[in-house]
Amino acid sequence: MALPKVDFEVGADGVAVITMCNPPVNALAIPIIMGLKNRFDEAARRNDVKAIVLTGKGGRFSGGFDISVMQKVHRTGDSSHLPDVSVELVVNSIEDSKKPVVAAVAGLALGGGLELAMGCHARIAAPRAQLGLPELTLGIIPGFGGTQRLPRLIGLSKAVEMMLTSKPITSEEGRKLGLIDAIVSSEELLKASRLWALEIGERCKPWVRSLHRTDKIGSLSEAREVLRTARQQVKKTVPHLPQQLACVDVIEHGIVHGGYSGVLKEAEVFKQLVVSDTAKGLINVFFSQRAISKVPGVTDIGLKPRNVKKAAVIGGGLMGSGIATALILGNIHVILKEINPEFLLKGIKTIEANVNGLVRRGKLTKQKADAALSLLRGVLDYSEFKDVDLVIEAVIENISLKQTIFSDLEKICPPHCILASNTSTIDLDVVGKTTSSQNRIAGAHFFSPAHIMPLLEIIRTDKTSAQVILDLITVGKIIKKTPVVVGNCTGFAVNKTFFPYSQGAHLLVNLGVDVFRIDTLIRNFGFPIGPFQLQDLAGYGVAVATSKVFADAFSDRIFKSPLLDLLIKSGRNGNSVSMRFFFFNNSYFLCTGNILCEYNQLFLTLAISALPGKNNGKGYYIYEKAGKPKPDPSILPIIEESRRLCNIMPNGKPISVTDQEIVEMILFPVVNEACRVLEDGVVIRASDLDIASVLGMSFPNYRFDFLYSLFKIDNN
Ligand SMILES: C[C@H](O)CC(=O)SCCNC(=O)CCNC(=O)[C@H](O)C(C)(C)COP(=O)(O)OP(=O)(O)OC[C@H]1O[C@@H](n2cnc3c(N)ncnc32)[C@H](O)[C@@H]1OP(=O)(O)O
Repeated sequence: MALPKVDFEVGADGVAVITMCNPPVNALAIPIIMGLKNRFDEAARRNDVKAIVLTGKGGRFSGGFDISVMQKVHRTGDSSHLPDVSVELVVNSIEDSKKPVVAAVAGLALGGGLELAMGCHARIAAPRAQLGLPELTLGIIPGFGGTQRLPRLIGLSKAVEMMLTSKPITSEEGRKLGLIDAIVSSEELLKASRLWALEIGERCKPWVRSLHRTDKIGSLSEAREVLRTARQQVKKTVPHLPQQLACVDVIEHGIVHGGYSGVLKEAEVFKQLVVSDTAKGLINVFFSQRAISKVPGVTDIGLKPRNVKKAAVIGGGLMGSGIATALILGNIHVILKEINPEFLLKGIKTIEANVNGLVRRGKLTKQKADAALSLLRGVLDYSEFKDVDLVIEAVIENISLKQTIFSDLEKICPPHCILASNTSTIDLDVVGKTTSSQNRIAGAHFFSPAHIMPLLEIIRTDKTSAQVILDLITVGKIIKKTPVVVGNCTGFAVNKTFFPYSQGAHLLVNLGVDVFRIDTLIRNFGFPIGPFQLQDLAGYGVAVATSKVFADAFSDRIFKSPLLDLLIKSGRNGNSVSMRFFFFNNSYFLCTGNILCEYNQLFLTLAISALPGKNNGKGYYIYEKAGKPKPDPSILPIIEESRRLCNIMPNGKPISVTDQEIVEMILFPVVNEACRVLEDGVVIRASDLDIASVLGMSFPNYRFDFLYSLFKIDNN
């Protein structure tokens, strides 16, 4: 691999083009930062240079500061690895340069990349480039002046929004907001940027030092109002994330004390946050997420993914219709098979509702929705299975039914076709037992709602071929999932790791700890809801069924609580049918960094649709149409009865435990089980389980500090 370098070329027009070369995203590694400093100094010195253009090689400006440098700081504990870019490079060499500097931006300018561009005197962009400051998703704040320059270029409200949500904008939006001075085609980008730089020098175009601007900030009282609202929003939605409030504080500092003072403050806070536990956790998640699709023996042996053009989904229930929705949204033709016209119609209607729901929420255009739906065909037999490349079976968890289906599929589908099951519990060797196609049988375990939840567990048996796994990983990425390859066992990676989660909670309750205290503490830890509210939303029938599966498989480590049976006997069975499928896969919504709010929204929508009704609406909580669920006091005698039957309270008295101990008693067994999952080789590496837990179980991605401090783990 080529070493990172910065190219320098002076044209006959007197423009020096400085090019960052560090594929694939021109990350600002230390040699790039040092190279930039040297090249800007050289351009300043040379008499034949009249103006400067800064650009990135390979059609991408820069993906920002090299995140692995921060990982090195975490590993070594030595913050001196962090270079002084903000003042030395961006202010002194770029913004205060005596020669005009123009950024020629193509592809993407993110984080430190955009911050370099904002230090330039103008920015010319190619169409559809991505511009953003996503640092908060890494537990840090922008550290090369972004908190100061972005508000000065595009106005405070929009800048605060872009930083707090970490969402990028396109160059077209950037042009409207004033971040980008002109958009030209990719082919014209360098030529137009050179000309622009020369024109600045000739005073035909404005020479703007963005840090000196104040015109877009508004008055101090207006600014304070914007920041007050932002703080309120942060406290409401992401109270656990220190970088959010720190970012608002640093912006305010610059507004009150001036941009340069803001830059200094920003650098100071940036360095503090880099070594925070939150940043350690989130930066680990960044690299883990990228490692996940590198599967030894699959992605490194020169295989090429085959094209999956047509897929079949068997079963049009909630899972099947969700999977079919995800496939058609990924532009894959789908035939949906059901056993009778009534079920088929219901499945198709669910898929239509899924797709139309995305349109309603502004996630999909009507045109794209129509195009996706045109790829769907409902069938009642196997006659159209002759040319399918992939089948995903999503029928009920019944072994003999699945065995019959796979035997039929083996006879009907072409020999290259992948035969996958969405089972969440049944051993795939058992599913494929009656076939001789075990090399093409795998698990494709989606998390409900399958068209929204990002995790896809791909289950590989001892016999599944590497090609089949590679193809499933590829399909997973096409349909915008994060595929994680796991081994074949009860519960696979996520459900196996988390089965002790609700058991710990039940043990505590039977030892005398209050149900609602437990839920609150787990929420405060960072999970979206506590274990008892989760059980309500799932419906107790599901909890009982899954407990039985795990009790059979792991009888040496099961706590049997009488509470659920008592609740059912007393006429309660949880709150919701509509939420039940959520729990069935142990997942309810994603709670990661910048997408937190979006998924909170999803959760609220589903929770509201889960009002008392079909499942009987009685649980630990009272659910009303509006507002938060309220603890139901009438549950207390049933809990007392459970404690009496269980009889594990020492001397018949409730135990006394601290908040910390409660959280630990629920999560430590999960960590133990995670160790077993690792030891048994169910996942290839620990970081795969981190990601699967975040995406599948909503483990708060910024709380891996909990695990690191627990085991004194080096997170690398
Ligand atoms: C001081 C400053 O304010 C602080 C900062 O700038 S912090 C950095 C801010 N920038 C970011 O957060 C952007 C992070 N990167 C991304 O979001 C995405 O990689 C991207 C949108 C740039 C490209 O996405 P995509 O094309 O799908 O490629 P993706 O697989 O993610 O990345 C390609 C490779 O580049 C690496 N990479 C991407 N951005 C990187 C970065 N900023 N630092 C180090 N490596 C980076 C990835 O780890 C991956 O490496 P691998 O091939 O060895 O696994």
